[in-house]
Amino acid sequence: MASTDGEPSTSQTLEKKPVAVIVIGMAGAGKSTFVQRINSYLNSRDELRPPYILNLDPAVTHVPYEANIDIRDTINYQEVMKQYNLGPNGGILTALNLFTTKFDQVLDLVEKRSDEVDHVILDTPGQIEIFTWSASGSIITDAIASSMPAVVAYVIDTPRTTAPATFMSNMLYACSILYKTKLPFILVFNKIDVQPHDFALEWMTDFEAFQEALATHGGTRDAEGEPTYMNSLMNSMSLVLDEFYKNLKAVGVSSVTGQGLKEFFDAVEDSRGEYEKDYLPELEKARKAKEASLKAAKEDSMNRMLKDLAIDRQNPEFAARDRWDPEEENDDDDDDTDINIIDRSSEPWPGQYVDITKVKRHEDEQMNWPRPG
Ligand SMILES: Nc1nc2c(ncn2[C@@H]2O[C@H](COP(=O)(O)OP(=O)(O)OP(=O)(O)O)[C@@H](O)[C@H]2O)c(=O)[nH]1
Repeated sequence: MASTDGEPSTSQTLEKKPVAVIVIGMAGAGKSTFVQRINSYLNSRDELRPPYILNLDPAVTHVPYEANIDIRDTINYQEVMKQYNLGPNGGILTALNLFTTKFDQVLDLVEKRSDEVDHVILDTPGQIEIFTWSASGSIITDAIASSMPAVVAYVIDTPRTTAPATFMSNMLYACSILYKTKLPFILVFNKIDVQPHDFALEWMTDFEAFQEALATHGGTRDAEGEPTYMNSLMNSMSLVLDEFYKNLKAVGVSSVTGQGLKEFFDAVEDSRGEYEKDYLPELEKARKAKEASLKAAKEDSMNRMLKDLAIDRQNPEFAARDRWDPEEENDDDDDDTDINIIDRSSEPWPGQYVDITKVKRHEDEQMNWPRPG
């Protein structure tokens, strides 16, 4: 909820849980600069409280803010690359995986500070897909979102999104993240000091304006003057995305000048309501369904055990014969011809589980390590 001037008031927020803002965006979109700007904005106002910041990018050499928890304090990304013989992307992914195994401790630390902060900010790795399409990214997102209200801030490099095709690709990516996380979503058009984001807002609300931009952009017609395949595709996609835009909030910011930060925090507060109205009931439903299926499985095995006991009681002679005889066991070693037990340790891949947290460098030269996606 926001006060009359649009900023979250302390009295209203004190009894509330903090909101987690998961900052996602393409490399160079300005995520770290944006987090730094959020930090200085929240620190510079008396009525607001400083955020709690998590840096999840193990490969970043310098972050322009003081993170409360920094993945680099736990995992040495260069060392991970060497130990597992990985390239940069594999190294980042493996470092994130290793960090995720400790994420319960991170959550404990965040929860301990939940009375003192109103915002928990997560800065994610530069290579967007490492966070959005990895198991650890999903685990971290789900863990955060099930312990406090959460919102995704998708940072867009506005000056690089002025071409209709680039804009559409960016929106499709945002769409895929929205449908994957199902969390409230804010499109943050960054760098508006260089390029205002009015064109984007217009394209999002006026389908015809986007079509027009497509038509005037070069390469949209073939030699016979017919619309190219890409042009037709983008036309159809923009119709589909119309529905998607309705579920989004869009704000323009400049992480350099601080412009638009108030609007961003208004959108964050709106998202808290959205989280409570839409996401939380779904989470509860999923939790209840899981509990119900566990309970059903337990009841089923209990019923089967009781049934077996009842049969034994009806026929004590059979029950006595049915007892396990260790000597008999030894004799029958070669008789189980009907059952094919698969020894997975003899098939190296796929399906073999390797606990990468326990394996040291070059301990087993024969080992053919799985390369992350
Ligand atoms: N003019 C302008 N430049 C910006 C703004 N935000 C970020 N930048 C610049 O954009 C570049 C990339 O910013 P970063 O914050 O490093 O971007 P990032 O998304 O964290 O980059 P990765 O670490 O590769 O993911 C830097 O040179 C920033 O100074 C902005 O609002 N306006």
